[in-house]
Amino acid sequence: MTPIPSMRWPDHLFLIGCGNMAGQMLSRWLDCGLDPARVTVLRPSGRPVADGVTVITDYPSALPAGTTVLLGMKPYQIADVAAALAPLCRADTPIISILAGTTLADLRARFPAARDIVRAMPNLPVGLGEGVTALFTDATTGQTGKADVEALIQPLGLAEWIADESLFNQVTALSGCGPAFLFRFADALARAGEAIGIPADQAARMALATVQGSANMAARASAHAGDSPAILADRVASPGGMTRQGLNVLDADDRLLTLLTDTLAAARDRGEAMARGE
Ligand SMILES: NC(=O)c1ccc[n+]([C@@H]2O[C@H](COP(=O)([O-])OP(=O)(O)OC[C@H]3O[C@@H](n4cnc5c(N)ncnc54)[C@H](OP(=O)(O)O)[C@@H]3O)[C@@H](O)[C@H]2O)c1
Ligand code: PRO
Repeated sequence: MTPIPSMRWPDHLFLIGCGNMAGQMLSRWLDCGLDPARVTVLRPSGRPVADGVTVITDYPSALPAGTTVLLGMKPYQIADVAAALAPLCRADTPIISILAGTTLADLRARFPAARDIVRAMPNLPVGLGEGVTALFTDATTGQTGKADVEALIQPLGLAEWIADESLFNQVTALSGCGPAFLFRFADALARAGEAIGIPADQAARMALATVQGSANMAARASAHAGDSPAILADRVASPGGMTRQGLNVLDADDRLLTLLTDTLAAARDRGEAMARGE
């Protein structure tokens, strides 16, 4: 991977937790040229992360100057983490939280000294630089703080600032959880192929390649010609042909739309419950 020369990295990055999600973010940053010597990861297991990255299992007595903190552990661990971490944070310690269902007000209450606090909701393809990250902050965070976080998020893929935090659980449902819904769709497409007689391994290969090619095509069509996925679906469907018959099943009574709306609503509701501490 060629480093992106214009990248602006924090002087130091301190990750609290480095599992599935924060691990993908860090992997992409390292691929894009972040010096591993500038990174410290705190994880209870002490498992190595990447060559040159310092891994610790307990909090240091102080943070190096210019440290940006990324909260990447599970949301329910915030009380314990904040009790140990907040005394180390100063006004000029930016904090980025990827914790689902943890509000900015909650973060501000737990890290009262920090000025720049940003909620970020990435998704797993950030590891490829093809992710989506929703961002939210408030007026207390300075413009420079916002710009620094945006610069850090930029190599991960699409970054979208959300104006209204009350929509954060909705965007988390769409793009944060979205890869799981797409993976489920790809799996169901393969199993449906098997159900109508295609050998299982062949159906799995063909379903995955169909999802991959179609997603790439949809992205290009949108960027180059402004053609939406809905238009592309109609382009596959010859009048009176096979695809139309299949689409009629998905479209009947808005079946697929209703299913996905219910899916996103359930994920959103869980985020709201988590914010209430449930
Ligand atoms: N997974 C996703 O797609 C996704 C997407 C967006 C946001 N998120 C958010 O990302 C966060 C992490 O999710 P995940 O899926 O990456 O979970 P995960 O794979 O289980 O990773 C959790 C990490 O937290 C560490 N950890 C455990 N206890 C800790 C403690 N007491 N103090 C500090 N670190 C601790 C773990 O350490 P060890 O490595 O040593 O076990 C691990 O590195 C969650 O807040 C979630 O809401 C996840
Ligand atoms: N994974 C996290 C969860 O399931 C948040 C978005 C994706 O809670």
